[in-house]
Amino acid sequence: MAETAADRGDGEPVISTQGLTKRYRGGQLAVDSLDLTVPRGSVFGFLGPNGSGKTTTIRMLLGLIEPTEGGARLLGEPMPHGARRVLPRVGALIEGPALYGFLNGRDNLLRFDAADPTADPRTRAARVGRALERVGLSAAAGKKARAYSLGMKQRLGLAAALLQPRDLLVLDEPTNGLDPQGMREIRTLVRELADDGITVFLSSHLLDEIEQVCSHTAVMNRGRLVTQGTVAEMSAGARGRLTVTTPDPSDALRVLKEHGVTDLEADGEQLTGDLPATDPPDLADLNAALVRDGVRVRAFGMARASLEDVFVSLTGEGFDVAG
Ligand SMILES: Nc1ncnc2c1ncn2[C@@H]1O[C@H](COP(=O)(O)OP(=O)(O)OP(=O)(O)O)[C@@H](O)[C@H]1O
Repeated sequence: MAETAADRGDGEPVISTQGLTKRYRGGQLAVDSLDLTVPRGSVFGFLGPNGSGKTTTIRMLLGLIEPTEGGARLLGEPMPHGARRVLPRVGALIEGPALYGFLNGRDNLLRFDAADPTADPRTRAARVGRALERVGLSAAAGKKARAYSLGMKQRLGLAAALLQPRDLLVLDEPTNGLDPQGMREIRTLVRELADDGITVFLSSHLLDEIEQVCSHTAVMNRGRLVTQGTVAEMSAGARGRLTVTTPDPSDALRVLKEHGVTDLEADGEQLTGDLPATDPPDLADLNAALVRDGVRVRAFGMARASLEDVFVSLTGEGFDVAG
């Protein structure tokens, strides 16, 4: 894979926050002393269960609400004071696009473009055409927006965010409510935009989405940052679990326990457990011990650690998306 600016850690971060805090009027501490660093060129996944403070953070980043304490810089400018200078370089999609259902896709974009005082009307049609092309909606541009699938509506919203050249895209839960096909389309699009050199900051409560799409991630829980870094480092940092599939789970449990495997869990024919951190048994010996004791083994190996494992090991809590 080609080395990106994010890998090299070039230049000033695209987003940085210092002690960013938001306490709502009712007293709810939604974001608590957040220090976030989003490197240029990254696809940065802002991950957390519902209610963990992601939307509140995004609102502060974009200058839509004021922090109670601390600060944020966007593309090197302090927010909200630098909003007028910096926001033209930022495309954002928050809580779904505001579309007119009775207008077709192209006319919706023409309206968005006309609402931008810096957009030259003479080049409007070309700009809209390029944006439709970018999100794969050229063929559906003449269809009324109300006839679009949710995924198409979301892509039209992205096209609106991409009418002007952007350095940063901020997407709040961009695949929320989409069917698997719609999710795939948005994820592919996000990767393509990153390949074009746009830094993408997206929030999600879906662990596998972050693992599939993002180079970097920050994990939130109850308003606090749990961890941040590259997705690869994070998964490598957490140890995987031993996984054994067998029609003899109770015998297997006994043998694994005798060999120091801890936190054993049985789900039908599948057992999982942690190898001891110090002096772990050789996997080949462990497998041989199972077979020696008459355990029939269908599958045996280490499952790669997921971001969920990282979250659970750092917080001691399950990743409960229902919040
Ligand atoms: N305007 C508000 N006034 C008071 N409390 C709020 C307000 N907005 C959010 N909260 C509370 O702040 C906390 C964080 O909410 P936030 O919406 O930022 O989380 P989130 O991670 O984006 O979750 P979700 O994905 O469900 O939107 C929640 O407990 C929420 O109830």
